[in-house]
Amino acid sequence: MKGKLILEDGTLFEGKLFGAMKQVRGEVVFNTGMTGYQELLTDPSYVNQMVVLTYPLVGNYGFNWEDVESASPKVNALIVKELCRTPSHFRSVGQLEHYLKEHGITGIEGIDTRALTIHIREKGMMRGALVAGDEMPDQQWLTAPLPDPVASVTTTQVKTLGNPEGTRIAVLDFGIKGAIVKHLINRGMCVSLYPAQTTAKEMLAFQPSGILLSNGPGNPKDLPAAIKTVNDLLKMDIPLMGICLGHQLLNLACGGDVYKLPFGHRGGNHPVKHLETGAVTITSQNHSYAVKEECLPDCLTVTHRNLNDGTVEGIRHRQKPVFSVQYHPEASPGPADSVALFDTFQQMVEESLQKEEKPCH
Ligand SMILES: NC(=O)CC[C@H](N)C(=O)O
Repeated sequence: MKGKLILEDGTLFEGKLFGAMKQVRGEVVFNTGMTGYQELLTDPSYVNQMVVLTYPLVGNYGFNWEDVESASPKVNALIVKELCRTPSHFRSVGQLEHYLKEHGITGIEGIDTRALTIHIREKGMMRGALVAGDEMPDQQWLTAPLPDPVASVTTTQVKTLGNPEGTRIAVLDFGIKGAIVKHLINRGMCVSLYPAQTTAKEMLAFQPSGILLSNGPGNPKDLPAAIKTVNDLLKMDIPLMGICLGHQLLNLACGGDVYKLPFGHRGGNHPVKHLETGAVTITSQNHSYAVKEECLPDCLTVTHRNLNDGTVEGIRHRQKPVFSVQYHPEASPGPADSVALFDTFQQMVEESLQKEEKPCH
């Protein structure tokens, strides 16, 4: 069915709808990864967003049940140049189009994704809508506030996974990617996921040895309860790691500020420099917001920087075993150059446990 993408500024791209074929709206963002569409579609950080893939052929390796970051696609829509309907891969169980349709997700193909990406790069991220045939979206509907994104992806109840005898890690879950949980569990940890609204007191009842602040969708400033929880948790000197939204929340909880980037970072090839060692890693990224360096609180220091635009990619606390990164050490999709950050976290947790056991030294 003929359809079009209409941007908030009136720009129009014609194509063909696929999937659920319903009118949808969202923030239009682009991702430059060459593979990994399943991980992107199911990454809860994409709630409320319509994702443009700059790689021109999408769907060529079909769909499988292993490469997903959550149980269902979370994007509001998928925008591609060419959709492949003849997938070929030994793990494929079906077509991408059918998977999206089953889950009520609309897509559009035949879009000049290069022109669209250049437009977003020049004008900044903006709202868009997919409509069928000659329909036109209502401008008010297009720009009206989108639903609270974290509420739809945070766990609704406390969930404990992994080794029950393992080191206890309490995760403040804003829509955690499955790969992050896997990295913790593979290190023998006992992982408890807490709803985004949980207080520090409730989390501390679990007697965690470490805390992880997860990735998640939306603006971190819209989560005042979580900022308060992180602030309270920091008083306990428990080792803490933050990833993406978790990184932004750590910075806000310490009194810092964040701002919205013009078109965000989404892809699998963002070079990041570790300032303390000079090492450069190629990272997987997916974010709109970034830490405002000029407002960095005194208790924090910048550890990582993006070599494309100089933005802050990592921070650590000057006195406490607390650090966070803006990028995705779990990759999924993308290069695994930074997985060792999970080992750093594990080491911090173990060292702090040893200190507890020998209070006199
Ligand atoms: N992947 C994430 O955690 C994204 C964080 C936040 N929603 C942003 O867009 O910046």
